[in-house]
Amino acid sequence: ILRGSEARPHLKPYMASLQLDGQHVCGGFLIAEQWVLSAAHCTEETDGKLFQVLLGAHSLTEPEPHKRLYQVRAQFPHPGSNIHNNKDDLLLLQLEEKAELNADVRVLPFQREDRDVAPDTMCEVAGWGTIDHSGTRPDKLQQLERPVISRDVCNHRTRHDGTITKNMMCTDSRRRDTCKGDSGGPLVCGGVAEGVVTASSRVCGNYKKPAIYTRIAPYAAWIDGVMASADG
Ligand SMILES: O=C(O)c1[nH]c2ccc(F)cc2c1NC(=O)[C@H]1C[C@@H]1c1ccccc1
Repeated sequence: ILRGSEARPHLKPYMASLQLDGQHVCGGFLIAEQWVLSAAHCTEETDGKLFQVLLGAHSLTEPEPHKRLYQVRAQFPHPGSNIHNNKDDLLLLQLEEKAELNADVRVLPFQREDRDVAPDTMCEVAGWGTIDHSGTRPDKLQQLERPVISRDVCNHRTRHDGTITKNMMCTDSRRRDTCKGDSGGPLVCGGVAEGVVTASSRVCGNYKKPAIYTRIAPYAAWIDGVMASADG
């Protein structure tokens, strides 16, 4: 998160850190007791290794009462996701066991009605992604409020030039923005997850390249289907 602020500890109890060998790679969030939603691109350089999921954390390194690292039983990238574009950039992770829910670990509901969030709506995003242009990584969760911009503006020739589909949405990226390592985290508008930060190697903090999110509502049936099939 570029030019955000430290989140109030544990006030975003749905936030997850997807880790490999103890290192934060991407964000994610708890959508059910045994399920975390993130971005498919985050698995690109993991050569098949499964993530571990840190829940209940504010600091990535300090001991905290409800902080716990969960093993992942299975990972389900959306079948339409690929390395060449941002399409269907979603990843479902089934935890090895149900997360223990408490004040610091909570499920975040996601939007099921497939209707665009109105432009200028203020939404919030959080993550342990880079906080400056030299790639400094924060220890504590950062947060930021950003306004939604219309798909037409986001698709302008000088912005993302027609690549933003009806399954994506954008927020203003002037100075304050999501950045590397924030991918997979939720865009929360009115207490509901409307989008997932796409894991593209987009430049951060440049108003000409707005932040891109995968809208969740169009994928509600896919999410329900995977959870139902894997839970048995
Ligand atoms: O965040 C992303 O957009 C993104 N997209 C990816 C694709 C492949 C992939 F193997 C990783 C990523 C990845 N994350 C990162 O590179 C994470 C490692 C970097 C990071 C930044 C700040 C704080 C901690 C760690």
